[in-house]
Amino acid sequence: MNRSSKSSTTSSNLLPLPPGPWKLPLIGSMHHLLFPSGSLPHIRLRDLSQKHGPHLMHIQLCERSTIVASSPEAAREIYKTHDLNFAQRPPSIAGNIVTYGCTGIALSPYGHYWRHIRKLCTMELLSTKRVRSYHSIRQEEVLSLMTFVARNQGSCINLGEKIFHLMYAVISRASFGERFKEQEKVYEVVKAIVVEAGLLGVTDLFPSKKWLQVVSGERRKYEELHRKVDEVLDDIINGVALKVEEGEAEGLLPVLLNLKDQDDLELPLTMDNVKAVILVSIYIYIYAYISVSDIFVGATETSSITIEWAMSELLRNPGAMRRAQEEVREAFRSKGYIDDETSIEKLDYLKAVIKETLRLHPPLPLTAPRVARESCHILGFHIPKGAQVFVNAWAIMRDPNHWAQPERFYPERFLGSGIDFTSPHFHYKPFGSGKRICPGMLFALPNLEVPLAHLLFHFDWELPFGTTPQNLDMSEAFGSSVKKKKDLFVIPTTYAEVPILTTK
Ligand code: HEM
Repeated sequence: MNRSSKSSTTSSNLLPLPPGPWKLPLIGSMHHLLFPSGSLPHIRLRDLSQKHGPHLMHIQLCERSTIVASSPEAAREIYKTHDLNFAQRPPSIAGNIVTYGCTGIALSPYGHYWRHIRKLCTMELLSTKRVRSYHSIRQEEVLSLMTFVARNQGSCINLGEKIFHLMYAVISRASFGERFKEQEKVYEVVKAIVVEAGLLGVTDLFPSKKWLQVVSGERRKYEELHRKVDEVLDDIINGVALKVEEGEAEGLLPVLLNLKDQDDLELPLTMDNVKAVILVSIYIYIYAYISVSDIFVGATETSSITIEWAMSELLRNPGAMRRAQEEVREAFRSKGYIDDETSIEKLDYLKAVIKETLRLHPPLPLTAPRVARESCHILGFHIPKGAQVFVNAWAIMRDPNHWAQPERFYPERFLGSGIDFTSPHFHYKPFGSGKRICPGMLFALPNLEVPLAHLLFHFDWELPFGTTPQNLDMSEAFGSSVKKKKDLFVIPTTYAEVPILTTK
């Protein structure tokens, strides 16, 4: 047994590795993550870091040398000082097989191709201009949800599930130009990705043992999953291709299909590239799907989960609920309804509620892993080439050295603070930072703000019988994302009539 809780110096470098927990042969420090069982990885890593390396910790996960950054100082080094060196994602067998050789944005290696598709998606789906252009889609879908809620006032409804359907519609229409009819097929494949590819495979923990891919059955499992994903994407593409020919399609996919046929592109796109890129949209379903299922490749959570957490926190904190409702009701009282996203953007308290929700419940608590492309030195430690790096955003955003009463839901802390998602405050980075910062941020924010504003404007909310603000279950489900373990059930009462939907 190698009891190396102190920093160890590598032979090739004078600086030591960051300190970390003791190791066993073969599995390294993996057992520290597995026990006590049921402990969530971001919480376990925070506890281990507090003991071994409050800024940087080295933890050997089987063959994978892993660095965990748990302070704003360490996050700054990774996201800013050494951004280029950490602009890479670690390889994963599931990602490689399921996502067409890692040719989507999230898993694609840093380089020319990644820059190209990221720029393309940013321009065609995720830019401010594009996001604004989805206003009418969002308005229609949000009103449709409000109509459902109004019809069910006085009854207990599963809010998270309803918001998931809303997100599905908005994202599907923005990406494919229409709501993909066979929702069930998408759900099925998303569920398969989430469940089958969600866990870190044994093969990923022992990358040098290629034979494990076959012996463990993981290769076959992922190939089967890839086949299913490919079928669904073919169905979606065939449906949209017809509209593209007729010149009446809008959205990211039609743009990509048009680009695919152009020979003069700097970087020609193949059909597999198009599919890998469009999988981004499927990932968004995954973000949304998490409420009812499990995780995908250490990713994430969704707009719908964030709204569910926000509503849960507001219900537990009646003062904050009142203030948020008063603000939105005051802003739209004269009209009697909300039709203007620009005015929503001016609701400071609502924005603070969302920031505070993402502080306490970041969808990706460990953010998405990075890899050191070259060895480097950080805060007096040696970071070896190839080490995977996690920034424990969850731990940093609850660090009492940087936040007063960190466990308290207190949106007021953001008012006038100047702390924003992209401001240079490395103790608040729910969307990551640097070259690989979440490109979906501009898209995600109105998808959070607009439904939340409507829910607060039109309805008063109560918890079902037997549930009180004090005993509302806020526990998190197991996985590398922070999702609510139990769905939020609520009883709405209409405060302001929902306008009748005129278009559909
Ligand atoms: C509340 C909503 C969301 C949160 C909190 C969130 C958070 C994150 C975080 C922390 C990362 C890793 C960033 C890093 O490594 O520094 C990430 C990456 C990413 N996110 Fe999001 N995300 C959200 C919604 C979305 C949406 C709606 C999209 C839709 C396109 C999206 C697409 C992506 C992609 C493609 C990446 C990988 C980027 C790359 O590797 O270049 N995200 N997200």
